[in-house]
Amino acid sequence: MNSVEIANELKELLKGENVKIQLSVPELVEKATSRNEAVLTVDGAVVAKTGKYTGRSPKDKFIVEEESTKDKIDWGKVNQTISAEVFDNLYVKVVNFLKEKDELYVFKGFAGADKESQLPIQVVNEFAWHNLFCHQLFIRPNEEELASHNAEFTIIAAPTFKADPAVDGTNSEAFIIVSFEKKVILIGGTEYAGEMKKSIFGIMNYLLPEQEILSMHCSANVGEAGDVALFFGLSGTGKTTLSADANRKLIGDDEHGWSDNGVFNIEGGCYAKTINLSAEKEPEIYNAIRFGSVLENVVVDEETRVPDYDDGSLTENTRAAYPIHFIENIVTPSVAGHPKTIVFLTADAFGVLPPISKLTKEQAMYHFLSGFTSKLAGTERGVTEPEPVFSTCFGSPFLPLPATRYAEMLGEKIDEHGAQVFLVNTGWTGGEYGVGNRMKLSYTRTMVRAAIDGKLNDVETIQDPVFGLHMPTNIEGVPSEVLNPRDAWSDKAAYDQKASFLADLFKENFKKFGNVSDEIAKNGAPLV
Ligand SMILES: Nc1ncnc2c1ncn2[C@@H]1O[C@H](COP(=O)(O)OP(=O)(O)OP(=O)(O)O)[C@@H](O)[C@H]1O
Ligand SMILES: O=C([O-])CC(=O)C(=O)O
Ligand SMILES: [Mn+2]
Repeated sequence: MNSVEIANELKELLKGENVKIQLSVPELVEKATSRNEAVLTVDGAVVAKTGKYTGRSPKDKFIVEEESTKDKIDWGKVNQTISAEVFDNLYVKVVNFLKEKDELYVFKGFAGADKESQLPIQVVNEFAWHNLFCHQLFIRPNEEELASHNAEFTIIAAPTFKADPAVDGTNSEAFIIVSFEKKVILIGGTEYAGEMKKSIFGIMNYLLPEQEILSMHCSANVGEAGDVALFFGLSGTGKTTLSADANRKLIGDDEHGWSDNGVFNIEGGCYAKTINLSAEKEPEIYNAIRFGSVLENVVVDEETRVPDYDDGSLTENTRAAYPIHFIENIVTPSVAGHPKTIVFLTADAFGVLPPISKLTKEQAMYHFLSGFTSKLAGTERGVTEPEPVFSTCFGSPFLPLPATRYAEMLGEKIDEHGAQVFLVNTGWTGGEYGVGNRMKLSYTRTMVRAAIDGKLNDVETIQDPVFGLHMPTNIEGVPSEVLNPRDAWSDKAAYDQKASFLADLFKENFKKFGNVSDEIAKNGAPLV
């Protein structure tokens, strides 16, 4: 099928009497609950269970091999290829499947808060609660924008359609397939809502660099003085948590672009982890969970409908989705100037990286390309305890282009705007996972605030002998034995051994970037 035929099929589908376009939040809440897709919590949020798939499913993600994009995409385990034939067959099946549903829900909106590069998108949902999720997570149009809306990309999400890998050519019953030429993202077999938001991020990671705009897996906020901070990090490292700060305006919690105008949010909402959420530690997020918010796999008391955020029995990856204006302190629209401070977040389950260190230019590039963290349980299928991972640019699952493309752009922008980069370990301290503890959130917040406020610009640092990282010796409000990870371990020999083990992992991993500049490879790498 060619693009016109694909578009015509979609037009036919959207003409159906079963199609409900741009329902309001209350309408979608009513639909979701009356159709038994979800229940209400005592706070008025809806909570849905997603069954078998409670996290993203990277092995089921594909990009259609097409003439216009095939030489640009970094094919491999992340960007798995699939043929146009497989896509077309599944597309027809899914469209026919959806035609038979008594109701379908369509959301029209945008990706990208900067009008110059904004992408009009639409989502066709089988589930009302999925449509509510998209309504809250993507950028909502005003009346005028809606009237002239012309979607350039369409997500079709049919969670109860199960593929048969033997017949359909997928990896499993679930599939997330992008066709850049047909401008369709086809999702089936999984109910996890995060796939929808992250597949739009995936295409923006292709489309923005084509316009010389850097796309980033990071959160962002801005102070009263206009000082912008970015927080890069893989899933669960603290982007959402640390960017929600009563003293600073939130720009966004997960996906941003950086153009010559400054930074902008790609989304219109946030997607917070809720495991062990408390009003004391994370008040902004806790208070954002109310009527209009969507909870996934959070256990609620059957009668009282009080959520139990400590209950991880359905998954550790429990989530809350809410529109950005549910956070009190935000910038509207979600755009700001050029970053002054950039934080790389890592949740090191070995407990050997310093809780905060200042990076040289080469170290910044080295750590950006390395993208080290420990994957925490839940966000991806099959991960049940922390697992070291190198995810280039802190977001490799979402990057269709070679990592060096994004890294070069970041390097240029850091130079041009003179941003200072810090590496922050939000993971373990005093021993590895199982022995030590997760870094106290209040300490991390204090360290990050000190960095953003410029208090670490001229502070005394010592260089750690293994990774070569420059660690401040003193930060007000943080015990100094916490600042040097070796001091926090009672067994120094065990620390030394783990640190050199991790340094070796870094060096081994970096070999894959054979062609990056000697300077980065030499001056950014661990010392031993
Ligand atoms: N020291 C710490 N710093 C940051 N977060 C911490 C810390 N200790 C515990 N946490 C917890 O770690 C989790 C961080 O999750 P968060 O939602 O911020 O991840 P994220 O980086 O936004 O991930 P994703 O890209 O998957 O949305 C939260 O549940 C937070 O409470
Ligand atoms: O995509 C998800 O499911 C959640 C998320 O933000 C990430 O994993 O980076
Ligand atoms: Mn994310």
